[in-house]
Amino acid sequence: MARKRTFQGTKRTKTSETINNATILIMNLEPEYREGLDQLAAHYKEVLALLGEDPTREGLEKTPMRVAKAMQVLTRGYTQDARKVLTDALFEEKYNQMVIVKDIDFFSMCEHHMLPFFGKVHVAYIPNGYITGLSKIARVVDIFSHRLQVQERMTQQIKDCIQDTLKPLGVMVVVEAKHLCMQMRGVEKQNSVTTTSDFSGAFNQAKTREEFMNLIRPK
Ligand SMILES: Nc1nc2c(ncn2[C@@H]2O[C@H](COP(=O)(O)OP(=O)(O)OP(=O)(O)O)[C@@H](O)[C@H]2O)c(=O)[nH]1
Ligand SMILES: [Zn+2]
Repeated sequence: MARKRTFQGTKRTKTSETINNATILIMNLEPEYREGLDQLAAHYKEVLALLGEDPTREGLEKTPMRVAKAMQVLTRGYTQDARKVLTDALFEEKYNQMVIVKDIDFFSMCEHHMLPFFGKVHVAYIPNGYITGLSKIARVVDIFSHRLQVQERMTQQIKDCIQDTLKPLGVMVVVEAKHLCMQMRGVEKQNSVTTTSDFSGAFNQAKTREEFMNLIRPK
């Protein structure tokens, strides 16, 4: 039976249990899953068999559904609107110096191998009458990284989203990442880090980019 639930984040339902006269509130942190979950699990069951495993053995019995749920979480960005996250949290403010949110951790999956790539995103923007909540920048990173990606496109999408909604004097995004498809398989290089960047407006000036790069450089 298909589950008609859309993934919007974590579903918090409260139940309570009494142990030694103390009532303990239990938060169920099970996320809500999207349509297609059961079909996805059925396909993963076939994948297990094709890989030479016995999907009916005890340890693997629940694995297809676990993987299906994990994959829906890792691709939840398809159902989330990054632009709305920012437009819902615009605050009028005269501040027009650089705002930097650095070291935003992210995990994504490369669209070629569906293996993780992960690292940090650094974002800077120069407001033009409006600022946004700092957490919203991290939420935008979260939404674009929870899709099948290439690092270059993810970098550009984060930049475009901030540019189109906040309309700042400029925005710059730098992404540093390690790709498991280069570490675990293929060329098997363990220490290479890929850096991508994209910028607009005031960041076309080398000295503005330099100021940002100096501020995000590890001390
Ligand atoms: N530009 C870019 N390339 C990526 C990214 N993630 C993975 N790749 C690369 O995508 C390429 C896919 O190349 P193919 O030759 O089609 O695939 P492949 O035979 O599995 O390549 P190898 O990884 O070299 O074994 C590889 O070079 C990967 O390193 C990314 O985010 N950006
Ligand atoms: Zn890859």
